Amino acid sequence: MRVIDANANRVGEGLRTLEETARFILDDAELQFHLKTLRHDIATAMTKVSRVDLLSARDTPGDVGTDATTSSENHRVDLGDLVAAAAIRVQQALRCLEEYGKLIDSDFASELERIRYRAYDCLARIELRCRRDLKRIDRLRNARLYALIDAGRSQSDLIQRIEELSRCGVEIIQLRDADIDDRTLYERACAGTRVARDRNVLWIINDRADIAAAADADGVHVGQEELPVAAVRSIVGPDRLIGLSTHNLDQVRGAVASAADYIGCGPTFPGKTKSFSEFPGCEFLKSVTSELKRPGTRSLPAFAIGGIRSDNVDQVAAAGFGRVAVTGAFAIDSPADVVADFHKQLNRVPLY
Ligand SMILES: Cc1ncc(COP(=O)(O)OP(=O)(O)O)c(N)n1
Ligand SMILES: Cc1ncsc1CCOP(=O)(O)O
Ligand SMILES: [Mg+2]
Repeated sequence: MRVIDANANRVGEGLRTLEETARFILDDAELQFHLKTLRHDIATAMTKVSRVDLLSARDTPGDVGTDATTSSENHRVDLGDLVAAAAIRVQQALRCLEEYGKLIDSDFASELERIRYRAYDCLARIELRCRRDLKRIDRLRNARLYALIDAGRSQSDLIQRIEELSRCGVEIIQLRDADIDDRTLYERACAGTRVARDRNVLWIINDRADIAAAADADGVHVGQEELPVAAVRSIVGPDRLIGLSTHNLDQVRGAVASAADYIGCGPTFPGKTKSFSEFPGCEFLKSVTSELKRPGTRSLPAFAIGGIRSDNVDQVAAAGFGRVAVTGAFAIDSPADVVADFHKQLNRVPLY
């Protein structure tokens, strides 16, 4: 009974900790609902064990384990660590309840086993969410493939596109659409945030720091004629990513000195998505590579952009770029084929 009592408390406390994370930090009503349902189902299962017996068996002053706190139990480095500790506690407590429950009532043990399996999925989801939220910069640094997409004909159209691209291996997706009203853009941005998070792809909003912040996107991309990076930072906060377009070395140096997290470099080749009168091209990419490799320069992930396709990406890789941002390439061939072609060339270039 003491084991059952301790582990029933442990699982309830752990789940409550996770619920608060889903509710107040992640603002995720669905995840909070799942965690709450688990907690209630455990409470219902616990009615098979007499509460009076449990409370009578409780002997906190006589518990030889209350002093056995390790120093790591009093220290959490970040939210991901905190959530992982709570999730592990929940999982272990459920197993203890199930095993010791077998000595009391086999139906109780079976019910706990079912709950434990349901919990696995939910616990993995919340832990991954928290680890991801804290590691945007790491995910950005490891990304090679960045797709720019419009808002689609409908919300479900947009969601399907994000799912397809992420399934094929695209790591960053930007919502770039100047042809829709703000309300629709905001709604599509919010829908994108949800699905991108689920699919572990970074979700960036073009031009609009306000919408990126309001829709809780991973970041915003701005050009040289839009809000300066410092002003964007004041809107989107310290954790969201900021990308800045660059077309010459002065602008690259400006980006290095700014609070930007990555740069887009181009246009490299002519394409159908946007027309330009000048193309800095691969010569510019080469000079960016040298600039960013200069000792003492802040390392800034750089994505080549503009008309990049399967049949010219080798020139981008030869200029020292292992990262590309594209629109048109994904409209021509199947995304899976494009990703495979791009990877073949880009993987030759080590990421910095
Ligand atoms: C990754 C990336 N690089 C460059 C751009 C171009 O931004 P900008 O120069 O502001 O032009 P518009 O996209 O706003 O037309 C980009 N969007 N993304
Ligand atoms: C937005 C933008 N900025 C520079 S090139 C470009 C368009 C990228 O699309 P594509 O890959 O089809 O040239
Ligand atoms: Mg812009």
